[in-house]
Amino acid sequence: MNTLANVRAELDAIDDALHDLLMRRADVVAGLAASRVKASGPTLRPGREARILRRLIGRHSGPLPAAALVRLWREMFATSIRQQNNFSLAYHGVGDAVPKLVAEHFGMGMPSRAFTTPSQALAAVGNGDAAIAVLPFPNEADPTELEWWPALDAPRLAVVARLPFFSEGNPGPEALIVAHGMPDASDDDRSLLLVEADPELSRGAVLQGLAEAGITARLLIARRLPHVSRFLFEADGLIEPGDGRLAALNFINTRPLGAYATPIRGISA
Ligand SMILES: O=C(O)C(=O)C[C@]1(C(=O)O)C=C[C@@H](O)C=C1
Repeated sequence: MNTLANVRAELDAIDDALHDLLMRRADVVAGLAASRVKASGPTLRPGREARILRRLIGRHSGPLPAAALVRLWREMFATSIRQQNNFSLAYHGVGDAVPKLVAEHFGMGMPSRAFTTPSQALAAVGNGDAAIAVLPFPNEADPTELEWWPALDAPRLAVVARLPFFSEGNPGPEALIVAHGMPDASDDDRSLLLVEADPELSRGAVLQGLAEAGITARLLIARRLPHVSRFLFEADGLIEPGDGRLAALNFINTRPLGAYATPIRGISA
């Protein structure tokens, strides 16, 4: 009979099974940390996390909302990152959008420190005080002193992830994670490219130059500086520093700034 006691007994059995699996997962992560197989690379692997979440969302069904599935796995990723070393993050943001994204992405327990400027947060990563910096997604309306992306020198400091990775509707304010080294490919990635070009060159001509080199890109920001036009593009695919396609370009300066797994948007499950 389907009494409350029976249903609760079934839930208890499921909780025990889930708990066993969570403990087993943590054991595997502990083995990963101890075996030093990741000794040479960063702890945070957003490309791997994206592959896991895309795979799980692809097989998902039933009444559990996809957003809840992602939240549960986010908590597990954050926990296994903290299991592997003394991970901490620096962030900058005006208002509460960035701290909210940090809490959603890394859970409540991640050591994090707020900085009043993006360059201070980047300096914390540069000098090893923090593993990553979380900074607002570049916006055309940003004042020059808060424009942080031209200072990136990938792969030393590179964009590695875009937050939120998953959103059902309009994601609202977004953020980028900056870390040491380019991210792992996730099979569906986008890159950020900084282009400085002769101010005589139109945006269309710059886009055409990129297209002729085999780079499909969308313009995010255009800035007119005294002697150059500076553009920020989002390009399809993973473009690393040294990518052969960049050699074909003859702008004043073209620099990949990092990449991120293409976020999941507008799913309803
Ligand atoms: O695969 C790894 O490199 C891990 O550290 C494991 C793991 C996970 O818990 O699945 C944790 C953190 C990384 O960002 C990606 C994945």
